[in-house]
Amino acid sequence: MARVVVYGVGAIGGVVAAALSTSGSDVAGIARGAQLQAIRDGGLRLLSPDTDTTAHFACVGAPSEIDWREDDLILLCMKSQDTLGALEQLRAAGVENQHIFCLQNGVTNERFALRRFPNVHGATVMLPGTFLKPGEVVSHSSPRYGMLDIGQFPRSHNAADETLAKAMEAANIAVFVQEDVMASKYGKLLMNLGNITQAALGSGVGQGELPALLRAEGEAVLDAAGIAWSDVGKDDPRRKKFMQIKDVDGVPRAGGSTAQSLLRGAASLETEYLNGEIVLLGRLHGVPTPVNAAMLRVATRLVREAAKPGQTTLADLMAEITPAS
Ligand SMILES: NC(=O)C1=CN([C@@H]2O[C@H](COP(=O)(O)OP(=O)(O)OC[C@H]3O[C@@H](n4cnc5c(N)ncnc54)[C@H](OP(=O)(O)O)[C@@H]3O)[C@@H](O)[C@H]2O)C=CC1
Ligand SMILES: CC(C)(CO)C(=O)C(=O)O
Repeated sequence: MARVVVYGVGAIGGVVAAALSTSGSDVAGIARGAQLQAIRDGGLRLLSPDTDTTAHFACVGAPSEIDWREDDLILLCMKSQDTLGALEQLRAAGVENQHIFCLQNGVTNERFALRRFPNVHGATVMLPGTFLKPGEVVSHSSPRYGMLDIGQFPRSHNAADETLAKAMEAANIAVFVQEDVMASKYGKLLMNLGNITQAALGSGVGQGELPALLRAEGEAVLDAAGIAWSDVGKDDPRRKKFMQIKDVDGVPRAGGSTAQSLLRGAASLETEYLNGEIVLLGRLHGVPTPVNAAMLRVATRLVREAAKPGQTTLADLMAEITPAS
């Protein structure tokens, strides 16, 4: 069985690494900071509505510390703004033909990777992961930890997808190998346009007409660009079977991945690759995107002011929207 190298052991990478490791896969993690230290000291605790387990797997601080094998499967699990740096480190460490899977939101990571490596796969991540405390990750999903659509980039699928799917299935993560994984990832992108508004306003706070405005711009640019997308949202029947959101004792869901970045005081947000993708496509195809452009400015401000979720009001967000995009 191929080794799985999880690059970026945060919410998603952490749940995946711990689940794979406890189900018997050979796993190596690449982490940094307090998370690396905590995993080395005591393993990684994985909590879910149904489980509480601690996984012990090899974890290093950089790709150069790994003795690479030809059949390693590499999972990119960092935020999109960290992908380029990570790819450079992989290249410097001698990675060449290994299969690289982008378990990331947004649609840019695959292109970044394919510029440098020949075997790239997309993965749509439907997994409510939380990472707020070094040494501990949480999935609020039951009965599976989450679901993935995977496939080769730009399309098709091959034996590497099947190998990863088998390992993930054994690790209680549902996997669907797709012919056109990017259609699923564009559908997920439309959902992620609300990451920044939730991060600003706080989880569970009313967002008025903002979600509909953001999504309408998103759908309009995808339409103008001729990009196909499939709906992986709340009505996706797979969610009911595999991914019901439930409570985890003592760990409230802290909001989505962008909100968690703010809570952890991160120096950057992924917004440029989410709402920013829509703004870019709008500019390329002549579709105004003033609402998504406004949320990009909001993201910059939240980082500059080290704001926490809930410190911004809906009126603040609406005031940011100007007719020009
Ligand atoms: N969390 C969720 O529920 C979901 C997230 N996603 C997507 O999954 C992807 C990962 O998100 P998420 O897991 O939340 O992100 P996190 O920020 O929780 O985890 C990413 C981890 O990667 C680390 N990292 C980044 N660059 C490097 C590097 N060069 N070397 C070592 N470690 C590195 C980060 O360290 P540091 O903290 O120091 O930056 C962090 O620990 C994103 O694209 C996100 O949008 C998709 C669906 C749901
Ligand atoms: C859809 C959502 C918000 C689910 O967690 C997500 O993809 C994220 O957190 O980035």
